[in-house]
Amino acid sequence: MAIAPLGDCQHSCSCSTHRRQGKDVCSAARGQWARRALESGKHVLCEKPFCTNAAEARELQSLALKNGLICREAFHYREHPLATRLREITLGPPCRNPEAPTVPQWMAPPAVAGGAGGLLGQLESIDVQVLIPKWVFGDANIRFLEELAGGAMMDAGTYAVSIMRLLTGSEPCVESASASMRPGSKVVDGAMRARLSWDTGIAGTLHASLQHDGWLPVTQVQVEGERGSLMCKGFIVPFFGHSLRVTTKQAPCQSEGRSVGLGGSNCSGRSVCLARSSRQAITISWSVSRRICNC
Ligand SMILES: NC(=O)C1=CN([C@@H]2O[C@H](COP(=O)(O)OP(=O)(O)OC[C@H]3O[C@@H](n4cnc5c(N)ncnc54)[C@H](OP(=O)(O)O)[C@@H]3O)[C@@H](O)[C@H]2O)C=CC1
Ligand SMILES: O=C1OC[C@@H](O)[C@H](O)[C@H]1O
Repeated sequence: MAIAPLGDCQHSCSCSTHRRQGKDVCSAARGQWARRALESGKHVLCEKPFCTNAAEARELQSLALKNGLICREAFHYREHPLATRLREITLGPPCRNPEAPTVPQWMAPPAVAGGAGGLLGQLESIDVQVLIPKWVFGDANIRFLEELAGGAMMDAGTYAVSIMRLLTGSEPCVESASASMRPGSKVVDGAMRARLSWDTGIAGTLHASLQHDGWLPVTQVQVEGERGSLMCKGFIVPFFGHSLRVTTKQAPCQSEGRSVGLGGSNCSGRSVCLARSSRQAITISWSVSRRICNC
């Protein structure tokens, strides 16, 4: 089954030879094109964030569920072996479904529920930073446009929330959030800090920024558990290099590193993932809230 080429959304929505639709348009337009594709009976694999707010996310995932389709928000880092390893460390091995043996690990629920089945034991905290230096996008960029639902939380912040969902396997609540606004704007955030909590007792912090003062991006996640901790740097683009340090009471300071050029990620990985899951109808059966949580 073919995936429609990028570019002509109108054509790919109406085209009868493509059952899925691939596209990248600005964030604010994604929801409307995803809706049209789903109404045309197409699976959707969409750049993150796949829509602009919670109500739209619920509406699109309800439509996808009703039509027996997948509407997947594409986070390429999840298809990299590093993400698989991180989730295994925090949640333990996944439940294997003998009828779908090749399902990507992050789609399968952990064998031990409640976040206590991994090397770290019961999870206690997760802290994520996704900081993009301000020289990268300058002052004028599509990411800062209010009419396109711009802001740091909608860009860098989506990775932070995504990896929190991935490594805890569940949805957090926002305890507090504080934005630093773009100059001259009352609604577009240049940076966001938030405190989160999970009903399993995990506490989290998030810091997302598009106006980081450093020269290099910071994309790191730190997880503490009752039996140890992990620190991973470079989780968004691990194929450019990353580091992973796991410390447990049994084995202090295990370092696992990866260098440049591992591959196995980005768009091809995302498409393969959609193809597999679509064939096996795994995520088609997910509830609306699980589809939104995406883990
Ligand atoms: N997953 C990943 O690794 C990455 C994801 N992204 C995502 O892709 C998005 C686009 O990023 P990037 O490629 O740098 O952006 P671009 O500046 O290249 O713009 C992308 C699209 O937005 C359209 N656009 C630009 N300005 C407007 C406007 N004022 N109103 C409506 N549409 C507009 C452009 O249309 P036209 O061609 O007609 O000008 C183009 O189709 C990001 O916001 C991010 O969400 C980006 C980089 C990496
Ligand atoms: O998706 C993205 O990934 C890399 C970031 O630098 C960028 O802001 C974002 O759009």
